[in-house]
Amino acid sequence: MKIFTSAQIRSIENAVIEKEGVTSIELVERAASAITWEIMSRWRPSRPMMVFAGPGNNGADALAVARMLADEGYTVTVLLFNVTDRGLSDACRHYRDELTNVPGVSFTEITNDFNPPVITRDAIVIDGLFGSGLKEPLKGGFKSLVDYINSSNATIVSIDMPSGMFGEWNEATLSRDVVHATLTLAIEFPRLSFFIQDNAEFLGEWKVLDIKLASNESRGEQSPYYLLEKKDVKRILRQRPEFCSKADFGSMLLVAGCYGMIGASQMAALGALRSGIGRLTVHGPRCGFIPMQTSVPEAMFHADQHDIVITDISPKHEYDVVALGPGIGTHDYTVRAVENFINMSTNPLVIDADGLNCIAQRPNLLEHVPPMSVITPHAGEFDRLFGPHTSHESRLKTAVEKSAYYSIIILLKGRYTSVVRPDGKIYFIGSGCQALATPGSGDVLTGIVGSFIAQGYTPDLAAAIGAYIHGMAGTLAAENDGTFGVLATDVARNISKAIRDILN
Ligand SMILES: NC(=O)C1=CN([C@@H]2O[C@H](COP(=O)(O)OP(=O)(O)OC[C@H]3O[C@@H](n4cnc5c(N)ncnc54)[C@H](OP(=O)(O)O)[C@@H]3O)[C@@H](O)[C@H]2O)[C@@H](O)CC1
Ligand SMILES: Nc1ncnc2c1ncn2[C@@H]1O[C@H](COP(=O)(O)OP(=O)(O)O)[C@@H](O)[C@H]1O
Ligand SMILES: [K+]
Repeated sequence: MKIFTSAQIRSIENAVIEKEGVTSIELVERAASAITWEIMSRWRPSRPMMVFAGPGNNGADALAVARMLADEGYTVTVLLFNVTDRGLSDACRHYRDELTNVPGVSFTEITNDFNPPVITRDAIVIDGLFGSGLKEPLKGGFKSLVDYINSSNATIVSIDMPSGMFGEWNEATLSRDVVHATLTLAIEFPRLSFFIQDNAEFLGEWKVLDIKLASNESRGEQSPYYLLEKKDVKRILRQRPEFCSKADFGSMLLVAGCYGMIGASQMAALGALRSGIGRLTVHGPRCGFIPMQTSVPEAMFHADQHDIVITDISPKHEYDVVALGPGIGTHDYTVRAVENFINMSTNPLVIDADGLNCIAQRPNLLEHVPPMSVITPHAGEFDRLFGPHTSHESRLKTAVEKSAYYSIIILLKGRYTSVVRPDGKIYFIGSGCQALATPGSGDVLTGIVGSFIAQGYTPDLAAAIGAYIHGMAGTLAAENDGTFGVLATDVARNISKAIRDILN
């Protein structure tokens, strides 16, 4: 699913109005009925509804919802804030006029002074102050109003977006003068800002409501941001032909492990094998030989000359891909081995974990990472490579810049993993869940991404579908075991099931 900017959504909306002859009142009506249904499916008419409406079409949505809820027997208090110079939008005025004598609605239009009403704990606050038309961070009376709403203990439902939040970048809103919703009901499209962790506290749970706007107009519109869905992964994954052999599914060298972290080699190896690699060789220190050969007998093991750390990475054969880093530590010998290996590499690599920490000790080394390599940092590893960041948003912006500069793919891990391509395209992956926050989970991902590159997928797609399948495997593991205590090996065990589900 493409993720559009607020400006693009506005132009899609205008195109629908102009070309398809739909009026803006009809669009508000569609949005409001979808929102009303969602509210009715969650809360009974015994819950008091308190509607805060702004002067634009976000306010119009809120007023239309107020009328619909009143028609369904809810008690509704409406406060319309008509305090800006421009006055009300046409749709907002239309719904205001309609509301003035609807039974069950207590309506107040504020044009000047405002005495805040008591918001009881059982109230459902409907936040329709501002949506995609917000021009600058809230200040003055609206800032106080938002603080007031946030300080109540009520349930807050934001229409389209929490008021005060922007659809894209929110660096300017770090002052937190934004409605903190319990539930955000986005109209037709999710926004870029929904996928950035800094905004999670504003959004609460979020859901996209379909109002059938994703018409021809949106299909033709280009966007650099994309939410990867199951159907996309299905389209990308190739079915295996009946007449096939392991030679068709590529070979991978996994450089992983050191004394005390051989488990990382095991997790990454399982990730690669469970996602269908044809042949896997693990290179690690000699101490890894027995545990690897016993716990993952499907993988070959190539021992370093050193007992406890990796000192030399010189592949003895051709491999379709080399994945480097899980559990290798940052011993001087290993840093030197990583440096020498990267300097002589020409094909795309997958670099994770301590592989990245080794690079962080030799910053110029990034210049020599082969183009289209995939690096898979979590926030901490990312900051070690590229310097400290104070927000997830700024980290994502740096990822876009560094991906272009070094011509590499940056898979930035998190609740929504972002796969950033050098051309600025970002795939967001949301298939995972809390169960994945477990040691070794990232190692499994490294194995999966390497395995898909070896199987012939381009590194950007291997990273994107790899992250999707990894997330889904974690979610499947959580279906059995809950979100506490899923092991990375459980995630690995569910990879083949995830792939089967996707292909079916
Ligand atoms: N997408 C769709 O298809 C559909 C979208 N729909 C809905 O429309 C919403 C977008 O509506 P919108 O464009 O009218 O903008 P909205 O958010 O109501 O705000 C504009 C008003 O706020 C004011 N204002 C701005 N910043 C301000 C500030 N800092 N402080 C104070 N005031 C400020 C601004 O005043 P101005 O600056 O122009 O003078 C103007 O009066 C969208 O979120 C969704 O809910 C559905 O109805 C139908 C289908
Ligand atoms: N709350 C969460 N929701 C979804 N995915 C998560 C969550 N927490 C962690 N993950 C995923 O789990 C993996 C953790 O990787 P990483 O931090 O490298 O773990 P480790 O270093 O232990 O292997 C990443 O793919 C990340 O996206
Ligand atoms: K809102």
